[in-house]
Amino acid sequence: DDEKTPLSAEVLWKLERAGAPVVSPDGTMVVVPLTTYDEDNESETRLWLLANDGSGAQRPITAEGSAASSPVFSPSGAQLAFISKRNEDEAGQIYLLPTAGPGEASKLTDVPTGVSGLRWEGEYLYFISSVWPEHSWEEMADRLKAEEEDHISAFTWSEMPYSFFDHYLNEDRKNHLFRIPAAGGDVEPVTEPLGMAMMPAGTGAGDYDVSPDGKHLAFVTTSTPGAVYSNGDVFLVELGKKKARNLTSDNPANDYGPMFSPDGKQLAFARQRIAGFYGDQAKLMTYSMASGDTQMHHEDWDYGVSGLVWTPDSSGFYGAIDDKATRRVYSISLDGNAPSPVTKENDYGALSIADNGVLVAQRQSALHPVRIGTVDTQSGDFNRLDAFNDEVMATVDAGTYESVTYKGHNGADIQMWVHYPPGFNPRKEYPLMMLIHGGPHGAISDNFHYRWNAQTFASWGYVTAWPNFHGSSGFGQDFVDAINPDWTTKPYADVMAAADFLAQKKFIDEDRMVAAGGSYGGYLSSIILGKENPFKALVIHAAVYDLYAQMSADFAVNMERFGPYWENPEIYREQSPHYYAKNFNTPSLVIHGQNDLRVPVGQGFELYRTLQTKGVESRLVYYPDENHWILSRANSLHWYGEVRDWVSKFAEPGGK
Ligand SMILES: CSCC[C@H](NC(C)=O)C(=O)N[C@@H](C)C(=O)N[C@@H](CO)C(=O)O
Repeated sequence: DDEKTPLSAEVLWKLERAGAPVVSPDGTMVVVPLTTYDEDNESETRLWLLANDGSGAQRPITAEGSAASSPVFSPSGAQLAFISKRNEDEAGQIYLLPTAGPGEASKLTDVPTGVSGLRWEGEYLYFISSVWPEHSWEEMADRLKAEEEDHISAFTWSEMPYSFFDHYLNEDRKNHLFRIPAAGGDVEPVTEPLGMAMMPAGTGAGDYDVSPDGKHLAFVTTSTPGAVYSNGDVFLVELGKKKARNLTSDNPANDYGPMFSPDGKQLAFARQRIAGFYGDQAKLMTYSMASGDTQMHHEDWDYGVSGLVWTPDSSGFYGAIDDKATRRVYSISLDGNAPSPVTKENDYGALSIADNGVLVAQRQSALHPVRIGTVDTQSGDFNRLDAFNDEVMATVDAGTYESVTYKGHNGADIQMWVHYPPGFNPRKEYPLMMLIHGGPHGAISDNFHYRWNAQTFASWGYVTAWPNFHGSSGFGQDFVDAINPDWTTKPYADVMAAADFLAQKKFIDEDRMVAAGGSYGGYLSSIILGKENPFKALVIHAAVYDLYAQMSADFAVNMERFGPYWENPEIYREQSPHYYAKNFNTPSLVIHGQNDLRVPVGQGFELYRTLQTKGVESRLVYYPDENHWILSRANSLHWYGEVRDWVSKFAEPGGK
């Protein structure tokens, strides 16, 4: 279509990104945070109200220029609470807004350390704040000011953890739960009197729940505070009492996501069973509040539970389940019947359910960003409520894509997404851009990726391929765990087989094949660099290059499960890309961000220096202000530009 332009990095940054929707208790209103980006590298999130009454009405309900997040409805639906930092606020505070019509938001809290993890339970708003225990709010405000003025930037630690993904943690501060009456009043500490903090990092509203009668609190925290390896457990306490009980002390791996049933009789949570293995498929558990019995459900169902919401009658759940390269809504009952899929194609997530059973979700595909709508739980039909991005997407010729299956390592079936450029002509030969996903225990699903947008790469004039190699999630527990502790053999074989499979297609030019991957995908790209490969060039982003060094980094690869290098050095030696440097000869673009604490930046520099030492054509792109992911608009546009220039240099784009 002449009038349309292909998907591009510039278009990606024009799109508005819809967050997790929240449906009102009566199912008639949906509130969704919507983030927009401008050309000055600034972003803004406002809350939008979508009507679920067939009218298609939608409007922003928070002010322009004031970021807003974490919306929660009051139990009656008459009010909405959210977190915002506006006017004189030094940190995010709770604001309240009537839902009946236009009105001014009023501020509820003045917590110097800020609020997060908001929930509205009965008369109270509960929130998390990272505080200095046993200090008054005034003392904390003074301390924050003193820290700002003393010009000392040092952190000190005597225990773990010291960092979380892209920032360092202040060991003196702890995450605690508080509550405040929604009608106004004093903030009350909830977890401090228990002498227990919540998880030291990454904790949020999904890590606690209050029973419908307001009497009990269930929350997740580590049962090994200060330790290198944490074991998240679910604790239960009667509010007002001083001692919480660990409900999951018998399990050495993580238990998380506590959720009381609407009738208050059961507490559900998710359980992994293998300590130190984040890819372990989580099982659904319930704890009976009456008998104290804990039960595992659907033990033989070869899927992990995620994104659960209770049905209003407390008989079961809907969940957003990783299912063979799509994320589908499933109905999961507690009556012994097997879970059943509700939706068909595309990815669903961020489920929210009303008291009358109206189910709201995000839906996205590889060709369109997140949309918000209701899911018919009988037919699986999606009724869209928003019109976000329609104008922009109407100008885009998005190309096509399909799911294919090929034979990988040892003849196993491997699923792969293949994208074709707009105007693809199968009688021409195209270059191939092989994409290698991270994790490794994740999957490339039917969703709209902003950082690695396969259709954007395709639109440059490449056929792109995303194989879900051994280790990917959603294909069963055995498949996910098939690459442990040997991270190399099967995924390498699967990627080579994918290249081979596509090279045999008439529309692929096998002399124009490149590969690119980030994180674990960067690790596997570095492995490919040291082995025989058909690629003319590689893009190696946030790569693990020296597995020994990575073993002691933030994501201490396999250490907890398979033992450290001083006990089992052979596991790591065989699989470290740096041991194969002798063979490096494929031109490589190395990319790394300074604030990447998941795969520390030294790994990228070491790889680049080695390539230069060996005289292999290479280029290093270093972002001093980015983390494991390139998140700002300007840097992301730069990233796409660098990647495009590099792959174009070695594999000319377009059909010939
Ligand atoms: C091998 S060290 C850590 C790798 C990291 N794994 C985890 C559990 O954090 C990883 O691969 N993360 C991916 C989710 C990731 O960052 N993927 C890249 C590329 O697919 C991304 O940009 O999302």
